[in-house]
Amino acid sequence: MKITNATVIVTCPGRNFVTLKIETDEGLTGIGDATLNGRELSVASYLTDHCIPNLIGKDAGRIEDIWQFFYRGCYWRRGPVTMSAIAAIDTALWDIKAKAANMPLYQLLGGRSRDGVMVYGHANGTDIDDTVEAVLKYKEMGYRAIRAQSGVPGLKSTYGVSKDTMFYEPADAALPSENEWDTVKYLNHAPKLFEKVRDAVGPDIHLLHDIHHRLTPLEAGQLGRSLEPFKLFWMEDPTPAENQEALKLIRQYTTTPIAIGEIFNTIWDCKDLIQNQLIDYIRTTVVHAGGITHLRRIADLAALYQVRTGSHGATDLSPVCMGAALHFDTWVPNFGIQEYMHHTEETDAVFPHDYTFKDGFLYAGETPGHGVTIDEELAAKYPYKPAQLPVNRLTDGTMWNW
Ligand SMILES: O=C(O)[C@@H](O)[C@@H](O)[C@H](O)[C@H](O)CO
Ligand SMILES: [Mg+2]
Repeated sequence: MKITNATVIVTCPGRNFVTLKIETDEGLTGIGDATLNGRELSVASYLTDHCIPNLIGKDAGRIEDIWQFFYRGCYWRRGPVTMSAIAAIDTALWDIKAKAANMPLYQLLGGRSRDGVMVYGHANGTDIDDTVEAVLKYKEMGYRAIRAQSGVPGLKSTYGVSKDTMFYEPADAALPSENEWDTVKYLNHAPKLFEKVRDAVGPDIHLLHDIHHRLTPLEAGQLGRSLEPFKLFWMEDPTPAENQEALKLIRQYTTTPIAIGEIFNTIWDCKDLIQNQLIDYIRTTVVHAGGITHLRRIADLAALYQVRTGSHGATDLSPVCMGAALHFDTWVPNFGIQEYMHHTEETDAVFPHDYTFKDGFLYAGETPGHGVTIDEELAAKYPYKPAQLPVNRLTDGTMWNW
């Protein structure tokens, strides 16, 4: 089965998405998500100008060989743009192969390891009471796992708090909006938030929290220890993970589980954290970590060290990524949890899909492939709209981690 054509579709149904569509001489097509929030056009160009000319004429069934061609062949290996482009190609080819085999993708990966995929939602609020109310709303919706993020008293903005409690889109302006940060205020506030949230939801709901790269290792150790009474499912991105040694310091101070990896894009980024058991969940995703082919390798390495998957699933990862991720999550033996932020109705209309949500679990469909398509006519009605992620400064103006 030869690849006869490949096109990049950029659409903006409320936010920008980049989708690669691959066509074959047997009439089968496949799609893959290539969205990199705030840098969408870089991946679109990488695919159009550097990958697609190399795809035409290749055997669509040679998924591994094509992955190796684009990984080794680009010379400048790794990085979010390269690996998101490779991910889109890989996902589209797995979609085609599953369609050719006339089976849902999870069957091709090795069959079900579970019926449903436990997901967590994003509850957020401007203050503690607001956030508790949002968490209870998610509990009523049937979620078993809920992430809680709230405004910090004294700070006019912070990560994870949106105007709309159901949807969260951080890329809110053509040029970066500025958030502000004060670690002392945050460290005083976070334990009070989780004391109230845990008290409100009871002991059986999994609670998660995203620190979003903002603490030093020692501060992260302090925070983890202060949250231990509230038994979090995980604290996420406690400190920038370029310095992976730093996690050893955090581990000395706290048993609060740690999740890292949504900004990682190859197994090389994850290796030391996994092998030294410095994390409990690896957050790598289909769209940013080289697709299904590479994510399987990361999950298999993690399984050796009892590290479980906890893939990123924010709204800036398209339903195409979510669909492929669900088939992966349905198969992967060391599954932990899947992030799931509802897309808007506008987005869902552009990306019809067969996955369903019920009582805190997502269920991959039985359609051959990953079960997601793109309505190209509708997609064309939403032209690209420049948008970038915010930046973050300490209250004295120092540039900080967003
Ligand atoms: O865990 C998460 O969902 C966050 O870290 C994301 O919302 C992240 O900020 C965005 O995906 C960035 O585009
Ligand atoms: Mg995160």
